[in-house]
Amino acid sequence: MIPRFYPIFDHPDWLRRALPLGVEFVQLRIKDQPQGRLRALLAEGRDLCRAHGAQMVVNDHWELAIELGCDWLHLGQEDLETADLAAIRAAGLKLGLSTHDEDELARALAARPDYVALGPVWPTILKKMKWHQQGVETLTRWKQLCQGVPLVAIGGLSVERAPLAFAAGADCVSVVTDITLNADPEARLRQWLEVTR
Ligand SMILES: Cc1ncc(COP(=O)(O)OP(=O)(O)O)c(N)n1
Ligand SMILES: Cc1ncsc1CCOP(=O)(O)O
Ligand SMILES: [Mg+2]
Repeated sequence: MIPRFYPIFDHPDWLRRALPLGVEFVQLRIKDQPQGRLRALLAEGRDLCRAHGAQMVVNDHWELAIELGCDWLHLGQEDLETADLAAIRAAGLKLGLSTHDEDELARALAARPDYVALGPVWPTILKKMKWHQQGVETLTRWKQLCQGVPLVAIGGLSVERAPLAFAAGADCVSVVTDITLNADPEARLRQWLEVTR
């Protein structure tokens, strides 16, 4: 099983703020950076997480995740088109996969992931998506279909909505802007840790 709380950040500076509070499982989702900068940021995140006994998930960049000896990788459906799953597994990486509909879920489960993420459960402002809102009832359906693979709820999560996601069947809740756009991210992180304890 994976931890119940899974924040996502775009820079290791956020890890410096979140890890001392007790965050144990976190994703670095870094877009649009040159390769050298990306490598340095991911290595920094890896070292920070190791120093705090936390697990870091690398988003997208599977070759760097292998090169840097990271522990976890998250891939979306488009990422799966080009990723070398055999090389990822041979490197000992644990793998999380995004899903949005039942075809994608079947494809994801065939890859034997360590979790599947369903999103957006609620509308998200982070990025434009083909899907508007899956709803908590989809979490309940996914839980039945997931064959025991841990289910991560993502998209529009908030401290207030997290209990609804768990009640519907999510094993873990993943979140970006409810923390990063909050006026007091540390206080919000403490609330998250409390509600996901
Ligand atoms: C936990 C989690 N779930 C979903 C995503 C989205 O992945 P993807 O569809 O590849 O989109 P990008 O994040 O790469 O824009 C995620 N990163 N983490
Ligand atoms: C990356 C991603 N994939 C599905 S929803 C989402 C964004 C989640 O961000 P937020 O928690 O701010 O809605
Ligand atoms: Mg991706």
